[in-house]
Amino acid sequence: MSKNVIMPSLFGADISELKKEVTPLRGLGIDILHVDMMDGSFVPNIAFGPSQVADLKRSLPFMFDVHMMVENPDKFIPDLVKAGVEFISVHQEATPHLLKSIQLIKALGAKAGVVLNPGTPINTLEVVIDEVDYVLIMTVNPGVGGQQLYTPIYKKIAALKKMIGSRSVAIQVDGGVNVKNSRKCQEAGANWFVVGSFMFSGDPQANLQALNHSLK
Ligand SMILES: O=C(CO)[C@@H](O)[C@H](O)COP(=O)(O)O
Repeated sequence: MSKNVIMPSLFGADISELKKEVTPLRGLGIDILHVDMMDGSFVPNIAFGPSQVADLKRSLPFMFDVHMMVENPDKFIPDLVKAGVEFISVHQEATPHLLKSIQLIKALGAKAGVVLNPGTPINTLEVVIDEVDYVLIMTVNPGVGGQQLYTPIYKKIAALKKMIGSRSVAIQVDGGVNVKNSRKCQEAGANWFVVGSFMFSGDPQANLQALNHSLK
């Protein structure tokens, strides 16, 4: 899983223009869209419940990566898989039975990720690292788009890379990722890049091109 993958985050797009903003990216190497589920409790915002995800999945020709910023995510996981979602990540901080949730995602046939908030140390992953397909390192506090990436996070990404070693586990970053810091994230060890406000401010196609150039 060493290939660079850029995933536009729908939370950063203009929902009323979604199809128009997002569909052209399909021809430019974007295969996966990042979709945020927010419950207004674990995070301060509310976004994209399972039925909206299902509607979006029907109308947008991409794979979906759903980032579940919700407490007790298990009750929504079967609906997401039924909607055709290919990648699902749950927060270590919001998931009381983390191993069980990972096993549920995988048993239903999706790829499983664990998400860590910026303030959560990576040693909480030691027990489950052999079970996951990817780890999402939040580079901002979750729930709000348009924030600045927290630069001390590079060290944490590098430490995770070391922990992963030769395992086939991707490192995803999300929050404030843009053309100025994507290379630093990559040098630290990230290979999946979620991009919200940078991608959708101005011309998404030009922004994508700039991001691709910034990565090795
Ligand atoms: O998970 C989140 C926010 O918590 C996101 O996926 C945002 O959509 C990222 O947006 P930017 O930080 O890139 O604006």
